[in-house]
Amino acid sequence: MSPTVRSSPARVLLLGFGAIGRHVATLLAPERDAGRLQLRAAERNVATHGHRTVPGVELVTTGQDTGCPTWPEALAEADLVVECAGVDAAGEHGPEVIAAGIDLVLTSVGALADPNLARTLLAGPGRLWVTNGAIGGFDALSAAADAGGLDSVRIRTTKLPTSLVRPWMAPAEVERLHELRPEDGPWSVFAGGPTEAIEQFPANVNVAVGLAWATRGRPGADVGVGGADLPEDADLLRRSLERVQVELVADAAAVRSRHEILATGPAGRIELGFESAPSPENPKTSGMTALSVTRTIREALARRG
Ligand SMILES: NC(=O)C1=CN([C@@H]2O[C@H](COP(=O)(O)OP(=O)(O)OC[C@H]3O[C@@H](n4cnc5c(N)ncnc54)[C@H](O)[C@@H]3O)[C@@H](O)[C@H]2O)C=CC1
Ligand SMILES: O=C([O-])CC(=O)C(=O)O
Repeated sequence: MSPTVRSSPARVLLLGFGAIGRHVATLLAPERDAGRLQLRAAERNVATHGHRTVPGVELVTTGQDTGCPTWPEALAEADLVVECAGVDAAGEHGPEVIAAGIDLVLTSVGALADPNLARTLLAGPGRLWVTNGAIGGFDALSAAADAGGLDSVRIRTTKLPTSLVRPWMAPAEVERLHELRPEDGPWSVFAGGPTEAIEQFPANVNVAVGLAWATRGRPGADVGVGGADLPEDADLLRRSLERVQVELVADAAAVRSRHEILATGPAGRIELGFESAPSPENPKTSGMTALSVTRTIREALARRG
């Protein structure tokens, strides 16, 4: 049988057009210029977002704007949706994408820490694509976890102190984060599990939930081994979230965000470190994330044929 040649461009809809969304739009220029991909991007308030457009990308509203396509209209015409708007937006719009039978690339992987939402997003008929985001090495970590070879999985994320300020913090904590100097050294602001971590720092520790996803352990699932007895992904993830330990550190000397992973067990000892260049659009976000998301988009589109 001859391979299918797709004549019409793939219609990709970004949910969120901030630092990651705009970087992804730039990275997809080869496909866009070749007429193989059409890109739309949804924002809540297109009117105020207008000055941050990217040529060739049509803006869509999830809010009340007039004079541009609405989210339901754009969703009805999309082949692939790419969430890069935040954990709340993933929860608000992700389920309708999956329920419509459209594949969804998830950047705010922290959304999967909510067990009900995880179950909904994994239920189909649309397929969920979980991006690696700012970290990786998941081939080795998943291989070890699939074989039951990991007892302990840890991640330590280090960021500039001001990027960790959150509205719920006491004034003294906010002040300390603002006043931390490089010579003060690192200050641990959180230690615990990914679920609690993402509740408190939804824009900083998606990587921790991504690590739990990668190490959930699914022996033989991809090749059909295990049959009906194989636990579902959502159950495996719930257990994996209990195993991963997270530390979030503020360090005024950390010019680049740093993620250090240590996984140990019968499979051995895996130590990984990531220090990404900052996003060209937002220095608080690792530039690596948009690179990973772009790769996931290309993989999802290639699977469509
Ligand atoms: N998996 C990973 O390694 C990483 C994941 N992330 C996730 O990606 C998200 C986006 O990151 P950035 O682009 O740096 O943030 P950003 O704040 O620059 O951009 C987010 C954009 O989404 C828009 N938005 C929010 N809710 C929306 C809604 N309901 N409808 C339409 N638009 C909406 C905002 O207006 C904003 O323009 C983060 O909040 C985080 O959850 C970020 C970094 C790494
Ligand atoms: O961009 C990064 O370094 C990682 C990040 O914020 C997240 O995982 O939420």
